[in-house]
Amino acid sequence: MSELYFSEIKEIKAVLSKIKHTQLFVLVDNETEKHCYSLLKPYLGTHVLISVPNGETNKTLATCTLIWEILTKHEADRNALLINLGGGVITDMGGFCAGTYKRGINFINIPTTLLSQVDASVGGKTGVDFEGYKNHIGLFYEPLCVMIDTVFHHTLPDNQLLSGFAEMLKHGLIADMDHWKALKEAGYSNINVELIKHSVTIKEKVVKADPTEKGLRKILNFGHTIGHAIESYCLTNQQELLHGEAVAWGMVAEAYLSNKKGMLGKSDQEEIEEYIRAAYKIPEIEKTSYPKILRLCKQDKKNQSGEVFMSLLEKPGKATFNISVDEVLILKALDHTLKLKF
Ligand SMILES: NC(=O)c1ccc[n+]([C@@H]2O[C@H](COP(=O)([O-])OP(=O)(O)OC[C@H]3O[C@@H](n4cnc5c(N)ncnc54)[C@H](O)[C@@H]3O)[C@@H](O)[C@H]2O)c1
Ligand SMILES: O=C(O)C(=O)C[C@@H](O)[C@H](O)[C@H](O)COP(=O)(O)O
Ligand SMILES: [Zn+2]
Repeated sequence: MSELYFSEIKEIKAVLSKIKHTQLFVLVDNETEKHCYSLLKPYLGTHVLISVPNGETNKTLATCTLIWEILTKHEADRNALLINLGGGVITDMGGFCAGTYKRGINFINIPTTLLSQVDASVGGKTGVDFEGYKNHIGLFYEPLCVMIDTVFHHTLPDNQLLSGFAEMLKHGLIADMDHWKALKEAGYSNINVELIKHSVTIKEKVVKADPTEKGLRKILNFGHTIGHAIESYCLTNQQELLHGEAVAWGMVAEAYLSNKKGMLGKSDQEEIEEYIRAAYKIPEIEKTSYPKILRLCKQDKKNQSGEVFMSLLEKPGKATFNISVDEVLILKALDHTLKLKF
């Protein structure tokens, strides 16, 4: 597992002095270059800045090519070190580029969104989207360390905080009922370092038990079979829906399925649903889009032999995985979630 530092960004100087490296590269997107790079730069020595366009639509092999080209142009060797300074798009894509360049160079994650601090920067899932499918090409490749500093929240828009908050709610729902309750009480605008640490600890514990998602790690994917499908669909439709927002609606759908499968009690399902409905804006999806959404669900990485397998809830604070869900039930869950008539 990577080393985790909950500290001020200036600590990077001490961290770098302990890591042997020949060259230093810093990956940003245009937004983190604008808002975050100046907070880090004073503590770095000589380095090369790699700046790529921001957003999920740029989490692609084409952007990786730009990154690999700059590493190559600067003759980066295997002891070069990459710092990923950004949200989940940058930590996922930068980690993937690091893992594949000359078969692997070291990297450090400095997550700058709430979502990347509590989830994306930790646990070694790296990758990019491909042909409209989320994280379709990727590697398990761990950063040397992750440095978490909430100073970056000051420039984060509200919808980005809400997006990260959804993954925190997920951590509570799958593994810790008290965390779920504490988050509901706090609300997304009162997230503090303790709550962030708690979420990261939940994720870390699961990843440590099953780093390459052979079994238990699948619980971290609760809300994602339908969430990723909705996210990918909205990307094709130019409808802005952030990853965490899509996961929130995925959790509503999958909580419904957990109940239909005879696991999650009705009142618990309703409590989850009411909370999310009050906090997140609902995506606009027509019934005519269902075939596309089903096709997206069928590409989920947890599936086996053409069957859709989901991670569902037994109760708030306890999840299970490898539950087969048929098409009819998925369609009912979509109707229920999007409030359409079947
Ligand atoms: N690897 C994993 O385990 C994992 C877990 C969860 C999500 N993800 C992935 O993470 C991605 C979503 O990450 P995200 O929500 O961080 O999105 P993101 O990386 O697109 O960042 C959101 C936006 O905020 C900007 N930004 C970043 N930090 C900022 C700051 N401090 N101030 C102002 N603007 C800032 C970015 O430039 C971007 O425009 C998705 O691709 C998702 O699939 C991966
Ligand atoms: O770390 C994990 O494992 C997760 O599933 C965390 C998710 O929040 C994250 O969105 C992840 O990138 C999804 O992975 P994928 O395998 O479904 O692409
Ligand atoms: Zn996620």
